[in-house]
Amino acid sequence: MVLQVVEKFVSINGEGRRCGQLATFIRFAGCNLNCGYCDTAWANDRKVAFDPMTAEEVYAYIKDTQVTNVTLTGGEPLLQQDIGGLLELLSQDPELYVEIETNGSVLLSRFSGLENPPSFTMDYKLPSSGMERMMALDNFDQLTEKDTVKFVSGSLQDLEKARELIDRYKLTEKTAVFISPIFGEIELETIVDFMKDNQLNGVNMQVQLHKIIWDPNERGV
Ligand SMILES: C[S@@+](CC[C@H](N)C(=O)[O-])C[C@H]1O[C@@H](n2cnc3c(N)ncnc32)[C@H](O)[C@@H]1O
Ligand SMILES: Nc1nc2[nH]cc(C(=O)O)c2c(=O)[nH]1
Ligand code: SF4
Ligand SMILES: [Mg+2]
Repeated sequence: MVLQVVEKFVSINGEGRRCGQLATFIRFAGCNLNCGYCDTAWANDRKVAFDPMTAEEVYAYIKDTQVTNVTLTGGEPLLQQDIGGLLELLSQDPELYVEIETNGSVLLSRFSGLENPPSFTMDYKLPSSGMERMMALDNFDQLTEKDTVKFVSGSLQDLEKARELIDRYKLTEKTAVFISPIFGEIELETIVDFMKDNQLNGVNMQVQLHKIIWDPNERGV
């Protein structure tokens, strides 16, 4: 079984729990959603060129970088046929810290059998994405303190929905919670003001660091 890899590189992680730390990125082809703001829509093109790699080859590349944080992303990584095999292999290496970015539509319970699961970053797609109807709400019950839920927001309506879900599912009590702007779409101050007005304790606001360091459209960074 192969994995469809569209790019692989080392950079600093620009998002999430290990923001600012070196990480090896593996980006996979294809996605089942079509978010209006997607910054990697090119990876979802049916005709995108990819490297067919086995789980063993991906693991060998990761070890070769000598970087211990790993971020699996895409596209939607959990739709790759052999993603289970890759997660299994990576989980056997105690030196690695593995994060996987997922779009909220794939049932995380499928991966609950893993002995040493990765850290899941589940992105809940808010109204601005146009994809909210695809969200699997059961996923909120699967998240643990190792994981993250992320709300990428572009409007007050998005922020209001994020707040409602944080409250209803008591998200800050079970997992890390991040709110990030759709890049360039919303005043950063608006997010902070919203957090203050709604006493969003325990929530992290985060701006994609790599889009500040490099051109926001640059690939491989
Ligand atoms: C490209 S997605 C790939 C992983 C998975 N498909 C997902 O949506 O989580 C990686 C992350 O980038 C975020 N993202 C995509 N476009 C963005 C944009 N224009 N501004 C801010 N974040 C964005 C997504 O919301 C997601 O959290
Ligand atoms: N530097 C950098 N950090 C990232 N963190 C998550 C990314 C992603 O595209 O999922 C990403 C990315 O594309 N680049
Ligand atoms: S789910 Fe992720 S990769 Fe797919 S369209 Fe949305 S942001 Fe892009
Ligand atoms: Mg990205």
